[in-house]
Amino acid sequence: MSADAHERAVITLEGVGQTFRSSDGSPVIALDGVDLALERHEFVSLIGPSGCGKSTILRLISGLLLPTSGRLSIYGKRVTEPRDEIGMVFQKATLLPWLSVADNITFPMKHKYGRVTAEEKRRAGELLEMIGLKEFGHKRPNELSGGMQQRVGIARSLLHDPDILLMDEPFSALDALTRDEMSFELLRIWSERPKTVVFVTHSIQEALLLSDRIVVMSARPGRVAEIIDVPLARPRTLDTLSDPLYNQLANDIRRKVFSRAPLEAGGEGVRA
Ligand SMILES: Nc1ncnc2c1ncn2[C@@H]1O[C@H](COP(=O)(O)OP(=O)(O)OP(=O)(O)O)[C@@H](O)[C@H]1O
Repeated sequence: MSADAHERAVITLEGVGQTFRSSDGSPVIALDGVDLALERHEFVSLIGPSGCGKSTILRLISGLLLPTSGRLSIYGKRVTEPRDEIGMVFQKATLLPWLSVADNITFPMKHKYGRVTAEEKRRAGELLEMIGLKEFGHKRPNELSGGMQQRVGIARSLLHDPDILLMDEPFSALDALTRDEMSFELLRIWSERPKTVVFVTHSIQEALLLSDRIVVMSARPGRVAEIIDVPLARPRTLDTLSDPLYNQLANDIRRKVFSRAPLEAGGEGVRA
């Protein structure tokens, strides 16, 4: 990234390292010297072998974890504590079964401030409509399919229209068809409400379909091995999936990932 682009960056990691202590007290170097700069409203995927520190990067950006070395800044300001204005979506929506779908969307506000404002309720209704679940606001989570629940999780993360959205394998628990559908849904939401998205996935295809850039990480200690620009035109549609360029890029990335992380060295966990 040029010096210019570095200045425009929303999220900047400079020489970021993260060392944990394992239960026997030995150090676990999860990340080592990670440099990364993400521009405003860019969609970036992190891909790499299991345990290379992808989730750790998300936790660092959210401020839930502070780096043991290096510097992480958002809008030029060093991150020193958890940030409210970041949306997070996980592999499982973890909805509260006793609350209605609408109340699940507003729950973080209820939990934090003890009340939900009329404006937040209105926003929740709007989000339900946006994710195609307008009629489901009064239902309980167990009345929804896995894909629908995951949509609710996304809506919950968008309640305060965060400028940054961190997504940790949000579709990995879904079947292949629902997964594709959710990817298109996410692209639609992202185009309607642009945000800087950092998306962790094990799927090269998913990363290609969604991203502007793909960050390929190396096996532990996690480092940025390569950053790949995705030259596929937007909007991305079903046609993108049959575009020869899409398949060629998938093959190129697969080769890169597996040449860096052959299976015996921890390359498991990255899927075509
Ligand atoms: N709290 C912790 N204490 C000790 N080690 C940890 C802790 N959190 C993460 N680690 C270790 O740091 C490394 C990176 O973990 P992380 O979850 O970020 O990897 P990942 O790339 O997201 O993995 P996966 O693709 O399997 O989800 C792993 O070796 C993990 O065991």
